[in-house]
Amino acid sequence: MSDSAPLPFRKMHGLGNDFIVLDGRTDPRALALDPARVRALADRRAGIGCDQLIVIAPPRDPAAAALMRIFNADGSEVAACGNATRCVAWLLMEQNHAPRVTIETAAGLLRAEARGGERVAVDMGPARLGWDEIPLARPLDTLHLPLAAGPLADPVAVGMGNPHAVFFVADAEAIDLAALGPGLEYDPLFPARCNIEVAQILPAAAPECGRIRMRVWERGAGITPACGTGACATLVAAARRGLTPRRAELILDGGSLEIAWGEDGHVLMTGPVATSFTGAAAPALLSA
Ligand SMILES: N[C@H](CCC[C@H](N)C(=O)O)C(=O)O
Repeated sequence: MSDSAPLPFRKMHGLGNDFIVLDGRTDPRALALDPARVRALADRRAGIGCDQLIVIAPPRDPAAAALMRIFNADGSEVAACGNATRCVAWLLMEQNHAPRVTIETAAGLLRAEARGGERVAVDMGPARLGWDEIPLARPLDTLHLPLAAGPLADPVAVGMGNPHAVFFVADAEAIDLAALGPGLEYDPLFPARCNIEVAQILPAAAPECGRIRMRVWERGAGITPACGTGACATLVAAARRGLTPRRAELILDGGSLEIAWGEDGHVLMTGPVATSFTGAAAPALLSA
């Protein structure tokens, strides 16, 4: 692919959490994006616009169909993105005419299965509960962090390959995430910054399945309509606190995800995927 050719992309989303998906297996330019170029492509005015930019690359692990690299809109590369994992899994299963696929990420191998009707289930791997796995800046009880901001206090820290702090509140809609998110994301307690969730326990749908309303301030992206790893972290936090069973419907701004925390410690996430459009980025965007 010549450097002067437009860069093909697919725009996808999971419950409105949107992604530019590039395929580095067909266009090596996608394998060489630096933070400035990611920011230029992610820019919703001068670029294409997205919460995260996803690059599909040849796998390093022979057990995987592809390697998925994840970049936040601020250009930071991170190890996990639940909504994008469903989208990339759907794409690979379509391309391979297969009902399941394994995707390699910096957080490990993730196994996905088609659930019909453009829904995908992903084993997001084990919830990380140790302070150093989140990571936190010092040894702490991850079930009760000594952290507060405005009406928020006493979060639970959970790692899903990326860091999450989950605050339980009486009314999730009443929390001013735009005001509180940045300070919490950059709190010194989080050496790698943190994704911030506010969660409200709702009346359960059934004794074995809870319902949680969750909103999110994402590390490197701000408020997004949904966060798959955040939904996983929130369910684990609620179950650890005894607020819900180990399975729940997570109700996000953009819609619902089904999350279950298995006895093996792995978290299973099931939800929709969608393609908005395909296009080609002007070469100028690659030389931002
Ligand atoms: N902002 C996250 C990455 C994207 C996570 C989210 N979009 C998801 O669906 O899990 C982080 O910096 O760890």
